[in-house]
Amino acid sequence: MTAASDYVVIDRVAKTYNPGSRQQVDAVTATSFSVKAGEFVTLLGPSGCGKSTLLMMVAGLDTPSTGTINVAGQPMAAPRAETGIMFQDPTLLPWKSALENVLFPFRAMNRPVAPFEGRAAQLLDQVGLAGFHDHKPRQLSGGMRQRVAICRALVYEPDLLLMDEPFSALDAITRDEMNLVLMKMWHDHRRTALFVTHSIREAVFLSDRVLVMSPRPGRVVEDVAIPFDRPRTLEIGETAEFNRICAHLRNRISH
Ligand SMILES: Nc1ncnc2c1ncn2[C@@H]1O[C@H](COP(=O)(O)OP(=O)(O)OP(=O)(O)O)[C@@H](O)[C@H]1O
Repeated sequence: MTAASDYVVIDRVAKTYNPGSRQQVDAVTATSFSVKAGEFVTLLGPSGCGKSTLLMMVAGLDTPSTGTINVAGQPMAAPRAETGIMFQDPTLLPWKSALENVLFPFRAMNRPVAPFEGRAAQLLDQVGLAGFHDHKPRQLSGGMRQRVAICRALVYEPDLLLMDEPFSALDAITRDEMNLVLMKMWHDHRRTALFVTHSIREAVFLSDRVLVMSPRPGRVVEDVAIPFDRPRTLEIGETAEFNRICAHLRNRISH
């Protein structure tokens, strides 16, 4: 039974790669969870437990071996234009400016770009890149490139934002900054979000709920509500409550 406001519903989904061959890998074992409209939910678990596999299936870029995925009330059959995706590598086009990179999804969908230039420019301003619209990726730092990727994921106003460890290649200070930028953008634009990370502190800082996965074959073994009010500041990371939740999650992952 799922609630009416459940936006993403994963129902007994399992994934086996190369079934029946010597390379068979049981990546995800039957697991169920849901994400409500407007919620920020993180999948947290050890390396190789199937987090990316689950995210790719929600994106429609991979298919479950068994079980079903529903997004916005529809069974997931193919990638949706309404889903925005961010990966660890921002994969910007090196010969295009920051603004042109943000607008690239419209070109990829053969849609006119001009009506969206204002929105793309506004997004770049919102993430602190006001003076950098015409810069090429090589003229931007790693954190700035991920800011461009956030704008690109948001430019066509997706209803669902999927993020696979988008900040794991960044240094700790830039990563904190990016968490703040992402929180602000998510707060301003309120998309349903599913995020994947190894970082316990990042998961707790960003999320409404953290879903803890078991080692491979992965499944969700605990659903932890994160009680902090929004907007959040980095200072919550110094509170006893924050550290108590992190300790609980660390303990849960290692057992
Ligand atoms: N296309 C594929 N073909 C075969 N095996 C795969 C494929 N994709 C993933 N796997 C395997 O499935 C398992 C889960 O991988 P997945 O990338 O989903 O884990 P993860 O939790 O995201 O890992 P990490 O945190 O290290 O990125 C791994 O053992 C991986 O080798």
